[in-house]
Amino acid sequence: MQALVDAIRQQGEILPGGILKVDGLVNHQLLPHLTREMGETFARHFAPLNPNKIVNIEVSGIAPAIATAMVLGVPMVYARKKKPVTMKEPAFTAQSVSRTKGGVVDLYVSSEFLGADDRVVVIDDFLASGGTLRALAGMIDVSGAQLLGIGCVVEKQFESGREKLADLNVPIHTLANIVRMSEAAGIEVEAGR
Ligand SMILES: O=P(O)(O)OC[C@H]1O[C@H](OP(=O)(O)OP(=O)(O)O)[C@H](O)[C@@H]1O
Ligand SMILES: O=c1[nH]c(=O)c2nc[nH]c2[nH]1
Repeated sequence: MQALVDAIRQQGEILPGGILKVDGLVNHQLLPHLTREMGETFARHFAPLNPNKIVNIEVSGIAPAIATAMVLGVPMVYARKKKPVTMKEPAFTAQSVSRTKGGVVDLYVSSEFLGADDRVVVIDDFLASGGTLRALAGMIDVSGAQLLGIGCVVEKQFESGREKLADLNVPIHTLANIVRMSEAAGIEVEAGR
């Protein structure tokens, strides 16, 4: 997605620990025209798989996921990181590590909104080590739903998440790919894959 690649070139910043800051377009401020194009692009890519649900993880994955769900006309369910009293049991749960806040995070999805009838596409903001998506894929598996594909806005190729998730045997589609980044060489970003 060329507009996203251009925006990352303009706004992306390298932070310690191999973190790419794109708060101006993905993780804090959202730009409607970019978010809409993300949803349209994911929807075009995954529509042939005929999903009936989009699943993601709060918080930064919600915007591209709802943009995709709106184009496809299907519900979007997001894994919550703190279990509210409203959540009906049983809930599927897993743990992941937050890359931007540190520490282990619990993920919860109620069986009220995910189950054996569901054909799921997961949409998230970042594919880095793949740990978070691995945790979510495990919950989807336990629920009996079928995982059809994964879409992520930004892939950090140098963290090899795509290779680590290969055993899931589902297509992974990303919109921008960070090939490498360093203080010396800057951010090398290309179209997603
Ligand atoms: O592939 P991984 O190494 O697991 O990294 C990707 C995950 O890291 C971020 O979550 P984080 O909790 O940092 O942020 P968020 O609250 O902004 O979604 C991002 O939203 C992905 O879910
Ligand atoms: O804002 C972010 N920048 C990153 O580099 C990253 N990696 C995983 N999750 C991330 N979130």
